[in-house]
Amino acid sequence: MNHDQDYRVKHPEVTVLDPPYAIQHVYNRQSMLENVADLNLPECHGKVGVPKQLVIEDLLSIPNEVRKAGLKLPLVAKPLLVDGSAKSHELFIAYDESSLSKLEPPFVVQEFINHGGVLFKVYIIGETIKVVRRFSLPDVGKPELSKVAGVFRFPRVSCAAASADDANLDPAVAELPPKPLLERLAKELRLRMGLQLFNIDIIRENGTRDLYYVIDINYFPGFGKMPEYEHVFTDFLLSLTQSK
Ligand SMILES: Nc1ncnc2c1ncn2[C@@H]1O[C@H](COP(=O)(O)OP(=O)(O)OP(=O)(O)O)[C@@H](O)[C@H]1O
Ligand SMILES: [Mg+2]
Repeated sequence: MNHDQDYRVKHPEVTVLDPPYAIQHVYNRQSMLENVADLNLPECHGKVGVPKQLVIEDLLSIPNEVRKAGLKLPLVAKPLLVDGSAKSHELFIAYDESSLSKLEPPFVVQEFINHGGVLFKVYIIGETIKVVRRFSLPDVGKPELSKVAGVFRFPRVSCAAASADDANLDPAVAELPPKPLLERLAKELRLRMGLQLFNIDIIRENGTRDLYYVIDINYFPGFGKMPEYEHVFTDFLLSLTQSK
């Protein structure tokens, strides 16, 4: 019996919403995306995947491992572990493989996916989902790629990112992912991860209509930015007391 089960047996009067071992799973950027990678959803209004990625545990394996894994430039590097600190949310963009050796392992390297500078944040509270648009990193063009070298640091991108809901955007970039696709994805992830309160950052590859990538999953995010969260959250809590 693990800790969680042990606790539940000893305290049957307590509702454990999301078990700690399941939450732990999203504090690691490798295991966080594994559930998405394993999903294999039937194509329903689009395809959902994760960027090709690799964990770097020691600098010796760079740049060979990166080349061997066939990752296309530019690359995004993020600290492997997310612990809420500002440092664990630093992000780096590398324009060549060897610059990655300037970073501090362990980190994950993934392909940078051009997505028109707009990201979709999907908030999940039990069975309810809401999606909002946020500004994100701009696309990296081919000419830039051939001219620029090195690695660039971006401290906590998401804090600087404004809401893109009222912005004047290219409709092809702004269009929200189809509801059925998000509902399907959210439901599968909820069941697989065993969590009820989280959000997903999802991007659509620019120039495609229906190629989606999940790049980040956060446990208990700032729900203040979720539209109508007050109602959704109270309804969710009430439904728990009823089901008990
Ligand atoms: N593979 C990628 N391709 C393109 N852009 C990316 C990619 N990964 C991350 N980004 C950009 O970097 C931002 C931060 O990445 P990510 O959400 O993974 O980091 P984080 O530190 O966990 O952020 P958060 O503050 O949301 O927890 C994203 O919102 C997006 O703008
Ligand atoms: Mg994020």
